[in-house]
Amino acid sequence: MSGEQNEKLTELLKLLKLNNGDLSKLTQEQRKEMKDYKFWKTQPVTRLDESVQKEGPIDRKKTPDEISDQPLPLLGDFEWCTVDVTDQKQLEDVFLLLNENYVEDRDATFRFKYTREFFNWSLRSPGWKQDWHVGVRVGSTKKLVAFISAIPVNLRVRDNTVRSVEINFLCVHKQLRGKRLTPVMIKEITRRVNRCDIWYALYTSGTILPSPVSVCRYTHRPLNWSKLHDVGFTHMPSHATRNQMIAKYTLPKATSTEGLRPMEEKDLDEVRLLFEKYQSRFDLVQNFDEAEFKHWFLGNDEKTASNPSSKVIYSYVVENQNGQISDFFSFYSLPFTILNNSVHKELGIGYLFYYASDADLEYADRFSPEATAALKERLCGLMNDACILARDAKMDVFNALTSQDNALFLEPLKFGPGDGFLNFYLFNYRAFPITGGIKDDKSYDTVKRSNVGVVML
Ligand SMILES: CCCCCCCCCCCCCC(=O)SCCNC(=O)CCNC(=O)[C@H](O)C(C)(C)COP(=O)(O)OP(=O)(O)OC[C@H]1O[C@@H](n2cnc3c(N)ncnc32)[C@H](O)[C@@H]1OP(=O)(O)O
Repeated sequence: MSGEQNEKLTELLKLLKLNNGDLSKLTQEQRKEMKDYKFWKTQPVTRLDESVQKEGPIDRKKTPDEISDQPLPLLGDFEWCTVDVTDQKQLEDVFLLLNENYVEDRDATFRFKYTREFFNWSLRSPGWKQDWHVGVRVGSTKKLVAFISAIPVNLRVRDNTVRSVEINFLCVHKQLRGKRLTPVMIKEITRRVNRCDIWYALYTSGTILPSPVSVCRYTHRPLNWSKLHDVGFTHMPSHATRNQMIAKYTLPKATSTEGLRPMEEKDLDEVRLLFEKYQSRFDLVQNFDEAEFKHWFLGNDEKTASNPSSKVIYSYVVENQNGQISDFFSFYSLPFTILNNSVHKELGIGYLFYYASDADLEYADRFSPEATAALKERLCGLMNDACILARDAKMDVFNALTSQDNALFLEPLKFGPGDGFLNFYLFNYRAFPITGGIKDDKSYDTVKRSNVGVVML
């Protein structure tokens, strides 16, 4: 072993020891140490070197009147703005910023293509507050150069329900990166949320920060292999031909689950009941009330009906012969813009959202061989149909995480492991690690599966 390799091994062993052997924390090759997180080391989050002894809040209990009613100072020619996403012009500013500066793959070939319909759905869930759509503009030109958002959620972390927010769509314009604007934005949104007497948050990121409560892996199921290959999203294995690959991923013409149909308003109560039963198995869950359930699974954009191509959320139920709903699944659409390709401009992407099934509910132990086999069989049928429906909705790839019970169907349904990992974080709340559906070697964990029951956009 070379000196360099030896050094790497020592470093790795050190990290493993720090994390009590928890390899899931090693998703980023070069990890910073806690002391190097100049901002995060000042925040109420679990430290990287901390072994959690007891779950619960980190900071002492506070009241909103202890929190300043004044925004944080911004340097230079920058000013805060509250984005009114019901205003077309302001909404356009947000998606211009995100479409041009949000997450891109390493070679800058793909970029998320956010739309008005997507924001209406993701930023205006019940209880949403305009004050939590925080932007930064350049004073002189009024150009929007940074954004961060929060929506209110009721989280359950194991047995505790925690009134929280979900933070999403943090974005700083490429030309302003590395200038420490992010900490200011996080502090400002924390202030605005705290003023509403909410003290906890859930957020996800591909970046390693102190400290993930769970790590899931992205997986991809090609629906239109030849297009994915043409745009460089998938590569041809050396031993295969194009036709073999197309044949491998070709799905049946039609769905096969009897009683499968789109979810309707009349189904909401019954599906929510089934969903709650199913979700009770997981350790990190978002509880939905009636209005939230309707919003997240039927969408809130009436205009979508006249323009089906802008549809964001797709929900289906399985109604059995007795007229009861035995299963439900949903997926959402968030396409990519393809950069630098003369033929294809857009890549249709479906993301598995929530689902529920009564397949294993009768078993006392969901991990027993019988319960596992029953759920696996049902999920394989349902998710294969979900892929078919996504393909019919012009999606080219179907993405899923290793969260929930997904590990049961990923391999049989040809979901390949992706390069990306998603870290889940809790702000101001300590929690024991939650299984993310991957083993130490990052392969799918079909035995433990995942106890993450929340899906973040
Ligand atoms: C109670 C209510 C609480 C509410 C708040 C709860 C917390 C919410 C937390 C936010 C959840 C967001 C969830 C999502 O939306 S995750 C999606 C994040 N967005 C993107 O990836 C879009 C493309 N990238 C960018 O726009 C920029 O690169 C960003 C904005 C990510 C960083 O811009 P930049 O590169 O110019 O950095 P800086 O110089 O300003 O600042 C450097 C500091 O920022 C820390 N940093 C870097 N990336 C992230 C990140 N993704 N979460 C948290 N912190 C991050 C970094 O470690 C360093 O701190 P420290 O290492 O010195 O300590």
